[in-house]
Amino acid sequence: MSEVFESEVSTAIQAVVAASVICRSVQKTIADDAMEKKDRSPVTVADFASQAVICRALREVFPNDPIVGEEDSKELRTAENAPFRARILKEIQATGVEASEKEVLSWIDFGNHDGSADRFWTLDPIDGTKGFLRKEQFAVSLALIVDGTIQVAALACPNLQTRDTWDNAQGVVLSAVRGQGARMTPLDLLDVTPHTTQVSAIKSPLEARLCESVESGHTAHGWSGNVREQLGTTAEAVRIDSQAKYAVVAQGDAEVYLRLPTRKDYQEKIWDHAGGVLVVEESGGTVTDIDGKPLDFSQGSTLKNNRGVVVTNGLLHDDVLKAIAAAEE
Ligand SMILES: Nc1ncnc2c1ncn2[C@@H]1O[C@H](COP(=O)(O)O)[C@@H](O)[C@H]1OP(=O)(O)O
Ligand SMILES: [Mg+2]
Ligand SMILES: [Mg+2]
Ligand SMILES: [Mg+2]
Repeated sequence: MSEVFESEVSTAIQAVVAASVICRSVQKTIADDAMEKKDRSPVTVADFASQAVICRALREVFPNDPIVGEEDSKELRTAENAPFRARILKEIQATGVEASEKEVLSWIDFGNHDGSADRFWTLDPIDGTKGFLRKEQFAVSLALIVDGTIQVAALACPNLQTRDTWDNAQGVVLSAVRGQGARMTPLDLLDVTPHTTQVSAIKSPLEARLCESVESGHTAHGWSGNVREQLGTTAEAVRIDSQAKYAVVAQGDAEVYLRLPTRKDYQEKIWDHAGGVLVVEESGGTVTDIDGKPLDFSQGSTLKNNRGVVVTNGLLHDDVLKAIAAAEE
């Protein structure tokens, strides 16, 4: 019998939706306005605000659950970043949440756990920050991991318009509990009856539709081109930022999402995958690394036992793994 996790999934959905409202409002007004992190990747006012409100919401309901979040407040606390801090506070207050700057910084740092606990949440407050800055796709991804297994996921894709989207509403939230299937609702109409998501039934490699990262630093585009050649599919891979790619596979608009390593030393972060992985698995799909091994979420904040990520509708998984091996550059 799978556990129910009713309160976990409803709290997670509400939290990612509340964060998405902030992210959307910032995305509309933001110029090319990001802080640079130590690894030179960008982080915006919205990444921090999103992490703050989600960690606060989780803490309220599950005070003992650690959170492994992408961001922390260290650089934010410097004198030169005072204007940035003030803007984060303003965005949070604009949604009706009463807060002080000190509280917001402490909420962000609820997300500082290293993932060594038996039960913890992992959070990417904005996945695909580069897409967010380009005013394209991004996601807010939250998952609960218990004894190394992802049990609950909530994945908001505020700019994703799916085949299935109600009245052309833009933005969806997908959620899943292990053993209970995956569901999708429009971000702005949470009261409607959710749709059950289901991966595509396509079996022929010739018909496979692929998606991959926009950024050539995040996935090997040349290698995936060779994979498509091996499979015999002529369609170009669709480039999408963030875990929105998992959402696209989960609801059957693509059969394959490839993340092929560009360098040997990069370890995938758990928050870049956990939410999306459960949503795809509960929609009937399969996720492994490029060697066909299951992703190992029991190793702290990274997937250090895995190389790359391969997401399919399940039916095409073996064909895709073979093509990746045959096409390795
Ligand atoms: N070399 C890399 N290989 C794979 N993923 C990467 C690499 N560098 C950064 N990332 C991560 O890819 C994610 C975005 O994925 P996508 O390109 O599919 O939108 C980001 O969370 C980013 O992490 P970070 O935010 O720490 O920079
Ligand atoms: Mg990310
Ligand atoms: Mg992020
Ligand atoms: Mg980032």
